[in-house]
Amino acid sequence: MNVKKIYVLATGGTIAGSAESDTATTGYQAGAIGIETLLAAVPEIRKIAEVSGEQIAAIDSKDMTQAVQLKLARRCNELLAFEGVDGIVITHGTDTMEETAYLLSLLACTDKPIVLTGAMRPATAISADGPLNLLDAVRVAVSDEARDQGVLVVTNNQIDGAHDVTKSHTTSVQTFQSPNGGSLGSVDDGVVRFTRRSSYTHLAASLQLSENVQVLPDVRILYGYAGDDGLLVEAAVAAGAEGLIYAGMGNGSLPEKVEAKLAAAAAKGIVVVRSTRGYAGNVTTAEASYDAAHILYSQGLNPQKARILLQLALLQTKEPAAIQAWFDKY
Ligand SMILES: NC(=O)C[C@H](N)C(=O)O
Repeated sequence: MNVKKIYVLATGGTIAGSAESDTATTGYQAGAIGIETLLAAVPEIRKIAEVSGEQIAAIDSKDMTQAVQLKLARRCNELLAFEGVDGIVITHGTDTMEETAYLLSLLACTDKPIVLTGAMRPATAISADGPLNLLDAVRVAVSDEARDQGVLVVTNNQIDGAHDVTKSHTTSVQTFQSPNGGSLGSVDDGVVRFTRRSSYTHLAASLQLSENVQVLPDVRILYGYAGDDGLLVEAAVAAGAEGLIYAGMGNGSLPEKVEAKLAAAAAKGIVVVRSTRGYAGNVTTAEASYDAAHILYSQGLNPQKARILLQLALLQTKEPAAIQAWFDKY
């Protein structure tokens, strides 16, 4: 059997975190440990794959930027175009892992596995979760079943798809969940099992980002609350936002005053999408007045992912119906 070749791209995060004491699970420096050290801590990886490591960034993922995410997307496509590269594992902080995973899932031009992993406890902790997560991520990346599943997130023996996965807990190692449909599978004592296939598609090759796109359109997220009067809608419009995601109540419901301000923004050509501050479920068409104002709905995307999809859509079109079709599809 040929040993598969996996590239590990490191970006930092708690998986590469270093704390003063081995009992500390907060107050550590994320991204302090390099990829070669992380790989050396898990010699079993070299038994299942031929692995090369590359450091893309060394940051706490709360500071992840779209510049780094676009660099990652381009590097993944570059590497996976080689026949000799069978898959990619990306080490990443958990805070924004879902955003990077989703952006990559839209931009990756491959059916080879791209697997993100991270950790909730720093590498120096007594019970660090990073080493097993990294090993499991490589196990998934070499698995034939992982092909054509989009971008995956592997942590705590669980496999999740980029479209649905979200960080649900502030500190627990069991933080990643897929509230709409559940996880895709598990890694049980080293055995990779997919119980469901991801049904989501990445963008067609024709929609790939051209090399000269370095900055994505300005899309802001506004978070709804009882009594919201829409002040921040006006602030975002005045600041030049090209798109707005409103994290509404329940099925993306908009408080009256907010609706009026969002409708005014949409009338000016700013693309407005309702998402939800709720944890699970699709945001669907709801009130006729939303449709009349061309306020769109995010389907199963949470606000942070809806923002990414709208940014990519805005590179192609500003037409609300065309953009709604993106949300219906991706
Ligand atoms: N557990 C973690 O990885 C959290 C860290 N702040 C990060 O996202 O980089």
